[in-house]
Amino acid sequence: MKPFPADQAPAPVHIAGGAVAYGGTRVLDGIDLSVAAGERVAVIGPSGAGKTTLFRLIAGLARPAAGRVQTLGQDTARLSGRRLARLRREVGYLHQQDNLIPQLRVVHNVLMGRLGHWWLARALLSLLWPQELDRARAALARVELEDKLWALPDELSGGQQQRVAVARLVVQQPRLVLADEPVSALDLRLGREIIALLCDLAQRDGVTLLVNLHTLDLLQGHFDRVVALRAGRLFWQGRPEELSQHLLRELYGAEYRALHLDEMALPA
Ligand SMILES: Nc1ncnc2c1ncn2[C@@H]1O[C@H](COP(=O)(O)OP(=O)(O)OP(=O)(O)O)[C@@H](O)[C@H]1O
Repeated sequence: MKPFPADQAPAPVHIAGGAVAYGGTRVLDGIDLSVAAGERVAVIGPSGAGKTTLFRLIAGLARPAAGRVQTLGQDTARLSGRRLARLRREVGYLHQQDNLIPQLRVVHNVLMGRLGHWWLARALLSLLWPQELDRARAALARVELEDKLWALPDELSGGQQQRVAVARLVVQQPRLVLADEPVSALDLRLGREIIALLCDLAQRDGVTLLVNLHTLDLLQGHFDRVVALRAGRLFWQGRPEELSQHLLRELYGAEYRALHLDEMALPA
């Protein structure tokens, strides 16, 4: 891997020849990818292309079968114990749904983002007397849900639940956020809202953001770069406005029509 110049901070994500294998089969291979600090990147591609696996590789949840992966300057293959825990604290992960613990009120779910910053005793105490309540309130205000502090997740809509999960990211203060299909369970309007919220937070707080997106209508206007995966390989990368119908047809193959990608207003 090329060393970084001494006066330059390492890229938050730097993968050289990265591969991941399950049961001897490589589901990601030959991935070369660098993401700059503060960059907002959308990862697209057909089902099974390896998008989630790429996020797991970056988060240190999947070990590279080949190549090297540096996340926030750390070589993930060499991390264990405390250093791995520190990396996990600095990487925020947002899933498609079920981000919240149903038995815990919104305030506790939001404060889960502080767990990596607290000693165990304080974390346990917080379940009885929420610690750093003002921080939780401020984060909920940023997602316009300050009135839901004491609600249970079941009392919220799907979109509101995702906003609470974003508030948890706000209190976590990660340097890198990996959002894996964060809007796939939502309708287009709510999806747009969550993507705008994530990108706005990333921009204001200088956080690097990678979003795995199925809804390509949400690409324009939010992301600096699109990275396209197909069959475990990096197929294409460029700016959102460089996408074309031809490219999407090649990328998605049989899924192209099923996903109504032919209806997107893009150059041929
Ligand atoms: N734990 C696992 N064990 C074995 N194979 C796996 C495992 N996780 C993923 N795979 C396989 O790896 C490939 C990539 O999966 P991945 O979930 O990364 O794709 P994806 O692009 O995120 O797909 P989708 O858009 O459908 O979520 C798929 O062929 C999948 O079946």
